[in-house]
Amino acid sequence: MLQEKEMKKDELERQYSPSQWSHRMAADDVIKSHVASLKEGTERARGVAKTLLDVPYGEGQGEKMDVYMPTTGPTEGYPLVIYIHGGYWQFLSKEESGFMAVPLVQKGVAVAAVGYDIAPKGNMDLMVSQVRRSIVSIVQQYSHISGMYLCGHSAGAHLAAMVLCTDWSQYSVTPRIKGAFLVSGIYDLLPILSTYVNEPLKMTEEVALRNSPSQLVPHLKHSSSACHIVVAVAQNDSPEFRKQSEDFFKALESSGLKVIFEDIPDTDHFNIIEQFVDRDYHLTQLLLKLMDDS
Ligand SMILES: N[C@@H](CC(=O)c1ccccc1NC=O)C(=O)O
Repeated sequence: MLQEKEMKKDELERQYSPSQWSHRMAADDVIKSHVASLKEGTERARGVAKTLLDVPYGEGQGEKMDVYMPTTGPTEGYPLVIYIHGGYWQFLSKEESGFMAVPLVQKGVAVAAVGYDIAPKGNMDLMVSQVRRSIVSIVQQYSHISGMYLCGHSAGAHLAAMVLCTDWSQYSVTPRIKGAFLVSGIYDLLPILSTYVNEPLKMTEEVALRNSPSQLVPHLKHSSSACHIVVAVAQNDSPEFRKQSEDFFKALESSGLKVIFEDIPDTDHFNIIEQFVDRDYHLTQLLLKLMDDS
């Protein structure tokens, strides 16, 4: 019995180790390459765009965002994409999260890369509260934008989904998010409770439940019924990661939300987001199209 439980934990940990599923590189190499790629893209973005770095959205030291301004188009009435980085709520930061501004600022789109307090400094409730407050602050500071779009990767897709579930009556404004790209996300936190991912997070079952978008679909429907949602997953994400996206997509679709599922061929958990640095990438094009249409 104990052995069976141990086996199950091992398999769960493998399923929730994205680096072990890449067909491109060994596990350690794919993570190193991921961080290098995001950094390089962010440096490029800081070279091409006019930037507002470390803009506070709250009182906390980690409550800051980087804004990348469009290099063409009108000075008012441009769309803004808010990017929420991944890294299992314990790695990465806004410092390597500006890469998607490279193609977008050249198309007249602004990008805000939101920072939040990763574990062990931050816990799940705080991170969710921080990304929600960052959106409120953007609405207050950037009233001249034409529309707000969200994009999150991995743990950042989870946080973006939690933003869509927000009961804004508790806040000073009601943000209208026109579109959301949820890329290789986790929407049900229960399976990770018993894995290494939860070691720095220290979530209890109660915390995992109240922060699982899969449990909050009626809230999402109430707060974000007009939002165009894209649930994207990598062909070479693990079966568990793929199931997380498929199940969440189906739940959103069944509740009548405007949602599409994008299964991206020849990608893994890492390059599915890295490639947003390219103008011709399918998901970059889809994002630009969504901004044109909505
Ligand atoms: N143990 C995880 C590590 C991981 O997910 C990760 C590590 C560093 C930076 C980003 C990561 N994940 C997703 O963005 C893995 O196996 O991929």
